Amino acid sequence: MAYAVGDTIAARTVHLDRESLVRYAGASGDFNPIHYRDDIAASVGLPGVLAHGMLTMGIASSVVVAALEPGTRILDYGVRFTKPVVVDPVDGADVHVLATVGAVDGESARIDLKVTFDETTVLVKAQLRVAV
Ligand SMILES: CC(=O)OP(=O)(O)O
Repeated sequence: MAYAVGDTIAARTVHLDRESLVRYAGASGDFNPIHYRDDIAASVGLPGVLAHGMLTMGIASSVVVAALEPGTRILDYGVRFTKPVVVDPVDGADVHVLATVGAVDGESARIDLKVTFDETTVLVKAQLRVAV
């Protein structure tokens, strides 16, 4: 796969609902109730039930991986969490992921991820590096 700076690798919206969070809790073992109980989330001052940070991070990388050639080696992946994804009990939450090529050298390409929810960036410095 050829990478050129500025190319869009993937753009996708992933919908989360409370079932997504319960399933992720089971898969990850993170049963912190702020991820599925509104009363507990409110009692600790949160604006609502939050998606697990690692779920958001995983969603973002999975959007990129799905667009890469099979067998592409991922060299590293990192993000900084800035805002939570609040999952409404009725409407859920839409997480938008836009992945573009940020830099290319002889050995790797850096893919920059813009990850937003409710028009707010939820991950910054979200970068995934792949072998070229
Ligand atoms: C947002 C949040 O609290 O995520 P985690 O429990 O994964 O740290």
